[in-house]
Amino acid sequence: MTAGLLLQVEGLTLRVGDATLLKNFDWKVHAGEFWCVLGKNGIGKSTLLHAIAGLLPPASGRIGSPVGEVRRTTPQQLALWRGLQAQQQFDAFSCSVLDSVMAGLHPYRPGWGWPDAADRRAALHVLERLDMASYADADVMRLSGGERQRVAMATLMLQAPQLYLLDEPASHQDVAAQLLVMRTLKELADDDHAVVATMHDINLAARFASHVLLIAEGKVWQGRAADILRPDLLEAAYGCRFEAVDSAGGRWLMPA
Ligand SMILES: Nc1ncnc2c1ncn2[C@@H]1O[C@H](COP(=O)(O)OP(=O)(O)OP(=O)(O)O)[C@@H](O)[C@H]1O
Repeated sequence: MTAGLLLQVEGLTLRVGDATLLKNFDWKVHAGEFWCVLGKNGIGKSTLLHAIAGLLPPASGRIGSPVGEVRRTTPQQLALWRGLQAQQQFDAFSCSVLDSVMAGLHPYRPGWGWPDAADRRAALHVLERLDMASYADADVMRLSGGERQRVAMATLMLQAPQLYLLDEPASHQDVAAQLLVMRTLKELADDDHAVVATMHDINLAARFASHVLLIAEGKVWQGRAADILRPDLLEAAYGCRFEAVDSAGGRWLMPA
């Protein structure tokens, strides 16, 4: 793969049960890009993220990373290349927020061992970036949905993969926290990583994403955000009318 290319998808077809979700799909993601993946419920956004992460074998096609084809890559190589923040977090037992975040360091540790002061500092630093440092000693099982989601993002940031995959990272966030999450994701992309996030908020995508992948039934549009976030394409993907409203703060895309 050429320098800066962090993901190369070729001829990808995904099937779950009897349904074919993507057919013969090609896609390239480079360092520095922030992709938002949009499309209606059940169209296959999470399934695509899981396939790229190596958790779902494709029906056909190839998913390439800088360390080789995903299905031939070891779990540790995969963990250094990509990290996935799932749509929901499940906690089976009590654990402090700080310990939960330090799980992100696992790919860098040869075996089991106790975290040291530098690990704790690094974990606190990512929590600070997401305005969650004051929760470091809290029990993950007692967090609100939005707080737990930001702890999951902090864990992913400590893992520091080249390619960040996030399934609806702003879904449980209040409006101010949405901006914090999106700004932080943009900073990660600007810092030479690549970010791929599924979203339902088209206007957050318009404001922060450099690129958009818009998935519709039997069709996919991809490219620079401003080229894809057009009322006609959104109407084709979501099946409802859209109006573009220009304001001093930029262009808003409103379902009409
Ligand atoms: N294990 C499975 N077996 C059968 N069907 C599945 C399985 N997992 C997912 N599906 C179906 O695949 C389709 C795509 O699901 P996916 O979760 O990828 O959609 P999505 O675009 O992320 O949706 P949402 O916006 O609602 O999160 C859905 O119709 C879902 O019901």
